[in-house]
Amino acid sequence: MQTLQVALPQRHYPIHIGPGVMDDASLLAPHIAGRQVMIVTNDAVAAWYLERLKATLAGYELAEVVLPDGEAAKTLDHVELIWDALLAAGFNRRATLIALGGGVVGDMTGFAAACYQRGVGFIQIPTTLLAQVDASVGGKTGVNHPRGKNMIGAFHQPRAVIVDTDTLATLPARELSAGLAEVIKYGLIHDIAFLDWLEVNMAALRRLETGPLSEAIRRSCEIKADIVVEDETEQGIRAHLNLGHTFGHAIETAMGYGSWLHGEAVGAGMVMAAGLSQRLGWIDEASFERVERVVEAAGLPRHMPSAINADRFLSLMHLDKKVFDARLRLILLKPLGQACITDEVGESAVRELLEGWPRR
Ligand SMILES: NC(=O)c1ccc[n+]([C@@H]2O[C@H](COP(=O)([O-])OP(=O)(O)OC[C@H]3O[C@@H](n4cnc5c(N)ncnc54)[C@H](O)[C@@H]3O)[C@@H](O)[C@H]2O)c1
Ligand SMILES: O=C(O)C(=O)C[C@@H](O)[C@H](O)[C@H](O)COP(=O)(O)O
Ligand SMILES: [Zn+2]
Repeated sequence: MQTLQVALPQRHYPIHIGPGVMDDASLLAPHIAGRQVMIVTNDAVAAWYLERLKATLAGYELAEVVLPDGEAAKTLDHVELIWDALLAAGFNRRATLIALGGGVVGDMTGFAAACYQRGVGFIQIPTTLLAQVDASVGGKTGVNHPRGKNMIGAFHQPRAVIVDTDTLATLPARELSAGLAEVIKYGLIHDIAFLDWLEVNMAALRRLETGPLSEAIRRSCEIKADIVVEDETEQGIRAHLNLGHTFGHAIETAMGYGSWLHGEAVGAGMVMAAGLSQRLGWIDEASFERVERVVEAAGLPRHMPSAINADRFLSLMHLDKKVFDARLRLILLKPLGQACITDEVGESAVRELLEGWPRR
C-alpha cells in the first residue's frame, strides 16, 4: 500500500492506494466520527462490492442508498434520496457518508454530505480509474443541471480516499479508457516526463498490469493533490485541471449526459485544446501530433460529434464556470507539459477550429 497526504492548510487527509485496502477496517476507522455510517453506491457497483464493504464496516450502525447507474442519474433528485434516507435513519451531525463507486456516486455523495445538517464527513472509495485518479481527490462535489454540467455543487473535502486497485479488475474497457483521459491530462498540464512514461506504458495500462497501473494512479493523485493544496477553490492554478473540459462539458451536455462518457469528451476536448494551442503557435505540430496519438492510444475519440454545430457548441462553451464577463477562459498548452489559462483567444478562432474539426 502507498499513502499520500492532501495537506491542505486547515486539515489534511490521506489517499491510501493498494490492492484490497477496502477490506482494511483500520484505514477507515480513524475517519469515522461516530457510529452512524451510510454507504452510497449504485446498482452496478453494489452487485460487485457492497457486501464486501459492509463486512469491513461490521459493528457500525449501517445504512445504505443504492442509486441508479449512469451520468444521467447525477441529479439533485437523487441527492434528495440520500438526504431522505439519512433523515429516515435518524442520522445526526456525526454521521459519515461513504461513496462507493465512480465519479458520479462520489460527486453526489460529497454534495449530500456538504449540505446534510450543514456538513457531515464523507469518505471516498472510488472504484473507477477516473475516480481513483481524479474525482475522489480535491473536494469538488455536485450534480448536473439539464442546461449545464456540474452546475450545482460545493467544495467539500473528503476525510479520506481509499483507492482499492483490485476493483479495476471488473471495470469495462471503455471505462478504463475514460479514466486514462484524466491520467494523460496530468502529463499534458504538469509533467512532460510523466507523458513520456505514459506513451511507453499505455499498452500495459490497458492490459491492467498492476505495476504500471499503481504508478499511474500514484503519480496522478500526487499531481492533483499538489494542485489542490495550492489552490483549493480554483482561484487560479486549479483551473489547469480543466484542460479539455470547456470542450468536453459542451459535448456531454449537448449529447445528453451519458452517451459520451466524461473521459471520452475530455479526451476529445484535450486534442481540441492542443489544436488551438498549435494554431496560436504555443506548441508545434509534432507536439500536437503527440497529443493526438496518446489520446488515440488510450482508446479515446479525437473527433467531435457531428450532431453539434459550431453555434450550439460555442453557446455551450459559454456556460463554462470559468467564463467571466462573457469571455471564454480556456486552458491551453504553452508548451506541451505546461498549462496556461487565457481569455485572449477570440471567439472567431474557436469557431474556425470547431468548423474545421473532424466529426463523426
Ligand atoms: N469531482 C471531481 O473532481 C471530478 C473529476 C473528474 C470527473 N468528475 C465527474 O465524475 C463523473 C465520471 O466518473 P466515472 O468515469 O467514474 O463514471 P461513473 O461514476 O458513471 O462510473 C462509470 C461506470 O462504471 C461502473 N463502475 C464503477 N466502478 C466499477 C467497477 N469497479 N467495476 C465495474 N463497473 C464499475 C459504474 O457503475 C458506471 O456504469 C462525471 O460526472 C464527472 O463530471 C468529477
Ligand atoms: O478537480 C478539478 O478542479 C477539476 O477540474 C477536475 C476535472 O477533471 C473534473 O471533471 C471537474 O469536475 C470539473 O469541474 P468543473 O468545475 O469544470 O465542473
Ligand atoms: Zn474531468
